[in-house]
Amino acid sequence: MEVLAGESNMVAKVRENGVLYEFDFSRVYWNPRLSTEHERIVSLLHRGDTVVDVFAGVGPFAIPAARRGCAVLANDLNPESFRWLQHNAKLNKVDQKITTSNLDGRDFIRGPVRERLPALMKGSQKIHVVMNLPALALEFLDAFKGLLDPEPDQSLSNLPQVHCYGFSKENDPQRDVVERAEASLKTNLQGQCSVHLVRNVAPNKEMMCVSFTLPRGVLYKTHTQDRDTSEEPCPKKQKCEDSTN
Ligand SMILES: C[S@@+](CC[C@H](N)C(=O)[O-])C[C@H]1O[C@@H](n2cnc3c(N)ncnc32)[C@H](O)[C@@H]1O
Repeated sequence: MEVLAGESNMVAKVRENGVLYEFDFSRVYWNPRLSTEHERIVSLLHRGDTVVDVFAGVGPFAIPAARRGCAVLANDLNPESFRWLQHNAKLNKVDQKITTSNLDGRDFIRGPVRERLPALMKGSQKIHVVMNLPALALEFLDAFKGLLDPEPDQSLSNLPQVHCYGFSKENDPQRDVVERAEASLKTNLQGQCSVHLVRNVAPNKEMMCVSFTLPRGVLYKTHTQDRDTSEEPCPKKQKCEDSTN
């Protein structure tokens, strides 16, 4: 991005769905075409829920969620996004509701999220995990595999609801993103997830959101995961191999 004339200042003030954000346009991600999607996810939240935003940017899910009375864990790897996320939390007077991290998404899930999840899952308020990095987020789902040690009372657990974004250029984008989520999680999601078309990004390229409850068998370590499972084929591979037989 280049300033053609005038002062070389890319700091913008933007209002989306009634919330004010400030950020340096040249250093962070911002897409006004996502306002409806931000609103859709925020409309699913209730006071007291927890939101885990793995790729938070400058806060368009995290800040409205906190304003709605949710506790938020928000992360972004880009130090500039992280700085503006913290700035926007203060600007909107919700910094007490948001805990920020500046980590790679996988480290965030395996660090701060893993630490907080067992206590949150003992409660009854919903836990929503938002993963908006559509080029890669489906691949990050593997970070949830065997994240927690099994607990004796795990049947009572309140399992997190994941909203994971992906681009697709396939003829059946819905099926494509579900299969890619299944391949990362090494589990079957058929009949256990919903898929939302977010927007058409380019001719033959869709942005999709797959939502599902994180399966218990994915989240908890099993005896087989303690052994070497590197030879196990993923469900997608298995399907491909089956179809060639
Ligand atoms: C598509 S933007 C989404 C930002 C915001 N959630 C939104 O909806 O507008 C993806 C964000 O992920 C961040 N990011 C990219 N790679 C990452 C990684 N490996 N770990 C954590 N954050 C990452 C980028 O800095 C960017 O802010």
